[in-house]
Amino acid sequence: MDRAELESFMDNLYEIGSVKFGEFYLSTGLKTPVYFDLRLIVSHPKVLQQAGRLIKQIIEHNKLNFEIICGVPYGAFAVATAVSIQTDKPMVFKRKEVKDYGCKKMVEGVYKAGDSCLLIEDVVVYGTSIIETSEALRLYDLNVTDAVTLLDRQQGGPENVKENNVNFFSVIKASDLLEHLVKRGKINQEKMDEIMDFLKTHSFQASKITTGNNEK
Ligand SMILES: O=c1ccn([C@@H]2O[C@H](COP(=O)(O)O)[C@@H](O)[C@H]2O)c(=O)[nH]1
Repeated sequence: MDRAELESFMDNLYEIGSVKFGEFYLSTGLKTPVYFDLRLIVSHPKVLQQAGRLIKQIIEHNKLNFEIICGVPYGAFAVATAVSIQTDKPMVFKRKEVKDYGCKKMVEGVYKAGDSCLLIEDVVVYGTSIIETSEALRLYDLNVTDAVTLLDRQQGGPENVKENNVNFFSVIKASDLLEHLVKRGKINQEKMDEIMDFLKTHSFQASKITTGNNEK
């Protein structure tokens, strides 16, 4: 990966306020001293383009083969769109629930049974959202083999995702970003150690994450 682009991306994440220290709660109820709010990228087109370029580099470096792209709903839709534009590959999007009016579709966009689909995520904790989305897309006959996330919090996500038959790739890990912030003098080493210790202590690896996502 282009090191200069990667470092500039990490600088930008800090500058736009995507790295938050304090007390936050995850969807699981876990209280965390750090929150990576990569949704803010949507308000910064240059950073969004950069995210698209970095994911394209992961795709090319790992020779990932896919026909369509799908963002994990809903936070990763903008990043998935940036990747679609960068790679000139079509995109679909998956709803969280089907509407009872209009076309009543769960997966919007054009695809055919057997198409291989690359999943895009913004931040991964345990990988549950990637697993849920891949299971749902498989019910619609899409072949989900790979997922790329911008940031891996190193709490067991990669292992959980791989257990569910999806190869996992990340642009950066939490440790890359925190290390970069120490280098830039934005946080001190103790802060980084304290957060990495928290993430390690609160990691979770399941042989199989159960989502209950087995019906169309
Ligand atoms: O720092 C964080 C932590 C979580 N998120 C959001 O949570 C899910 C990922 O959690 P999984 O356990 O991997 O499903 C994803 O939607 C993230 O957007 C976050 O943004 N920042």
